[in-house]
Amino acid sequence: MKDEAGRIRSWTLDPSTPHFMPPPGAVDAHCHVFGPQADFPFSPAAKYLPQDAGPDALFALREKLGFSRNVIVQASCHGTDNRATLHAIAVSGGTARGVAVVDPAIGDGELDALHEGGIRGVRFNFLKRLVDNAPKDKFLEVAHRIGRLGWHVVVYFEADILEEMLPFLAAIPVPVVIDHMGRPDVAQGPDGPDMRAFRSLLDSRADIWTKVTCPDRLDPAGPPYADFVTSVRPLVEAYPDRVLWGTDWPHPNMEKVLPDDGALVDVIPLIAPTEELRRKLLVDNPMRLYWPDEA
Ligand SMILES: O=C(O)c1cc(C(=O)O)oc(=O)c1
Repeated sequence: MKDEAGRIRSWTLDPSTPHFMPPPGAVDAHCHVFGPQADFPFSPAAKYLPQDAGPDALFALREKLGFSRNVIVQASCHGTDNRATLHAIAVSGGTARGVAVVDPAIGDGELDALHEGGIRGVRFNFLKRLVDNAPKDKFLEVAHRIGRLGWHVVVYFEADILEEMLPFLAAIPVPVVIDHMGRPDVAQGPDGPDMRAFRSLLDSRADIWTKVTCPDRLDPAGPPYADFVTSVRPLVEAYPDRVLWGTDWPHPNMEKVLPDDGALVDVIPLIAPTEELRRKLLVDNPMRLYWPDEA
């Protein structure tokens, strides 16, 4: 949906109330903010120009969905200017933390300031439709410099480059979180080539985590996202201590079929069928990674 200024809205203004109620203290561990543009302009290199989706709307949605905390991941439209993300964290009253995107030339003092502002990781984005370049050597230098802060790395790539990503991922000296499971083709099922390759990545070291997110991106059939559920539930059951869940609100680039956040929350009990799995997915795991001081 585009307004007169050509700015896209990729989220619904009227999500349903989910049937599933998250456990107390649940964390939406993958979401973003856009702007507001008047205060935090988008990057000149942004590949999409969204309408404002600031912290007020994010925290109102969180309330409606029954979550307690957010992990705000710097969206590509803001480039390496993390001010919108930091602002949202600052006004959250301690209920949000974040993942930044940084210029590899960033100084140690600036990294310290990001930590002070609630950042706990950096994101490396390899999607050509989102970023112009992804310099692995520079990213590795950054990865080596964030260990002292106790941070991790979040990596976003698609299944077709998983193989070529392996040496890079193996060389990262801090924990690694893979966004949206590296976007497998969920129509292949849990034993298809994409999921098998992804599992062997998870098996390659004990500190690779993943976000079991984005049925809306990965399963075009829509709710109740049967292929997504069939493929992802065995992953949650096999790696219960290394999975995270998030809405992905405001769903960058999903303007054609606006995802219903309530329907996304209702996928949770289908991929995490026991109370224990849900507590790990929604509370224990994200707390360990983002609020280790409280976990
Ligand atoms: O697939 C996407 O379009 C997308 C984009 C962004 C971003 O622009 O940062 O983040 C995501 O998690 C997913």
